[in-house]
Amino acid sequence: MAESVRRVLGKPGSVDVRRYTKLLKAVGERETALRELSDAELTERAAELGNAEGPYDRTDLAELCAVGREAARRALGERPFDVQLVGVMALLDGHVAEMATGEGKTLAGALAAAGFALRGRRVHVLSVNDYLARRDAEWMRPLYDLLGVAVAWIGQESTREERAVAYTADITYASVSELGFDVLRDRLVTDAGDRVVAEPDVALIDEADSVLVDEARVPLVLAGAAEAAEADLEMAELVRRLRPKIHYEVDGEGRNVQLTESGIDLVERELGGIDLYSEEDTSVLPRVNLALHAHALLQRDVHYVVRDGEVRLINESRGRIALLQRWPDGLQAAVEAKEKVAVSETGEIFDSITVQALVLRYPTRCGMTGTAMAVAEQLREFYELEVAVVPPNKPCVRVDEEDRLYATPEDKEDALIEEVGTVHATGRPILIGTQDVAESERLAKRLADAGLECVVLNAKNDADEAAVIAEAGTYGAITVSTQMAGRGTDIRLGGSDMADRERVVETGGLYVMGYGRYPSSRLDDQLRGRAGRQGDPGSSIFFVSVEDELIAANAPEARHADVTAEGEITDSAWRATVDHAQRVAEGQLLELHRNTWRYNQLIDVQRGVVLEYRQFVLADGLGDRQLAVDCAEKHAELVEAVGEEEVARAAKLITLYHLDRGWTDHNAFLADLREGIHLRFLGRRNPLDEFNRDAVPAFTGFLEEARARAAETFEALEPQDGRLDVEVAGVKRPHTTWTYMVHEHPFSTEFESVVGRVKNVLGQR
Ligand SMILES: Nc1ncnc2c1ncn2[C@@H]1O[C@H](COP(=O)(O)OP(=O)(O)OP(=O)(O)O)[C@@H](O)[C@H]1O
Repeated sequence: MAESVRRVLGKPGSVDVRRYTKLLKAVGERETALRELSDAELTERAAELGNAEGPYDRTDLAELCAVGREAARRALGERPFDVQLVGVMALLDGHVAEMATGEGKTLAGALAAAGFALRGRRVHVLSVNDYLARRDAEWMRPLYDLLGVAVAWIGQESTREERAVAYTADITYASVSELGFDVLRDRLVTDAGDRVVAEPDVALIDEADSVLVDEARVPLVLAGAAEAAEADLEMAELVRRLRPKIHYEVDGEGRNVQLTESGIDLVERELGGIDLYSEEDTSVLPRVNLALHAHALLQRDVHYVVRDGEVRLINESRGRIALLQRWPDGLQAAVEAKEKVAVSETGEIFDSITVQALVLRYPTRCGMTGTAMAVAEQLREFYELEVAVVPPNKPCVRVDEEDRLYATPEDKEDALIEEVGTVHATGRPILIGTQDVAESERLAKRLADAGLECVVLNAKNDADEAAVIAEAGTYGAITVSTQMAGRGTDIRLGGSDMADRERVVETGGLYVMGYGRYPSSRLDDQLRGRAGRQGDPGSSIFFVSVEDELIAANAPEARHADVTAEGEITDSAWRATVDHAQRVAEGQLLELHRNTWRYNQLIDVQRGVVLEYRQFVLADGLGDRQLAVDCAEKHAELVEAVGEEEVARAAKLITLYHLDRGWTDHNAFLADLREGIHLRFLGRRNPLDEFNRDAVPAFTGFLEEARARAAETFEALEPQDGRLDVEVAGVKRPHTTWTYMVHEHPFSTEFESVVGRVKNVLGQR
């Protein structure tokens, strides 16, 4: 081990792990003595670590690792490797531990979580999905029991009561989205005791790069029901008649769509000769845009599926259906109209939080992932996190072959299928990673036509996917999957029981094939990492076409390369072009991340002001005190009639109502503002400055306004049977709420769509 540790020391940009490896000897020396202890004595030793406060000194750290190792050996039958303990120490120091796939991050994370918990810290272990949250919590439970710390998990189906209990545990496992939704719902309570999530303390983030970088910009949204949306069937019908490239153009990345001149003509004609851009009637253009977006950019089976008469979103990056998630109203209704299904309830957005803001609430953050170094700078810039590179337990012997590059997608696919046929004939298991669900299905069909039976992972639930991917290392298996499907699940050679391991090892181990490069090399590496775990043999290769979206959009010159009769591009210079295209895409994503974050920072400051005030109303009776001043006479009169307690209750509800109402409206205003910024962007001014210029004054007087409205409502209260009915006075809480995640909503507040539409406007002049 020492040798492998030495190999990575000093990797630029990473934390020096020598201070951890130096402790391993001391950890090892305690092992024999700890083996002599009874279980109860071991638990006692763990508890003693809680006698001190704050970070562990070196002696206690060695003790923690030794006790943790012994507990894991007894409770799970797995004795943590030295490198896992290095990971534990890095996590306890608040770093992101980079540990390759299959190195046992789950166990390392659990020991670190226990380490924090033993010192009285409350830990949230954040997973990428519910299935993993539950699996990992249950898997590690015997270990936590032996160490004397309480563990719990929550999932989409957990009730409010179950959540409240789960969050009181020392360590709570939850998916990032469920945690975010709970935080949002907590912001709306009218009783301090109804909140479920405890104060944020330690966040230990699994798949840290996915969560902190890929998903960072994703807003988690809490909305509430108002009335049913109108189905715009007229527009859905109209845009159905438009032809791509003639009536509308979609930009290279599929993020924006715009009508062409002839599209505008046709729409205007069909709507009885109106002027779409007339200043008098501005309501038609947004309707056309919404319908066109639903029609041209959102594809069935790629972005959503229609199941049981409902439109259900597919979480693109994970390739699975997201329950309870929907697009913001107009768009959801437009897709429902397109698919001719019943229109679901509409509502308004109460509040939202980005994954980044959610994580930044935690004073202590740490995480683990197989691919952190590639985003080390972003982790530092956005989260003040450093990466600690933990070497593998056994050196990785996987062979990463050079990309095979083709002129057209057809050539690429033919070559891939031929390669699958050849390799499959040797019995070697193959895993093919695709870009999305539709591509998986299409490829699977082509394979089947070629007599190659395969299993496809397609937007089923996470548990099913895990079961399927676990068998991907079986002799002769061909598995087709999106990049993320079944993540977190071990692919063991010879099947999940490893019965056939030797035979599969002889074939060369798992063969991972990428069907096109992903928008970041990190995602490529994650796919490659499916093979070659824990020193297993394996290899990886990507089949790329220069017409793949990534290359065509970012390095269009590659189209001019010379090709062989099979359509292959063998000149290695073009491979560099593929890398270049990927780097351009990575750069664009980073810029997007920065921009969204800049917008969100101001909104977060304003939100913080409202939430702080809300807390005073909720817990300290601020609303009642203010109303006693603002409406002195009425207040005295009501106290006389129904008593102080009842007046305080009503005052609190009224004040909270107007605060929440005001925030909902302000949110809507900010969203509109961001959408409208593009017009001013034409004047070549910085859109962010423009946004701030309006967003700041719009918030001025927010609290005073809420206070004045509360006074108005309060004045209207009438006692009835010794009670004050605030509903009669107009205080209506939402009767139902729902949550969703926003992925690249076109008319949203996303900067790219703002820029995209600036281009649209310019193009029409
Ligand atoms: N110290 C150990 N001794 C033996 N087996 C171990 C040890 N640590 C982990 N394992 C096993 O290694 C396998 C991989 O563990 P785990 O799933 O935690 O890896 P991972 O690093 O999280 O991988 P992924 O990147 O896929 O999430 C599991 O089957 C686990 O039981």
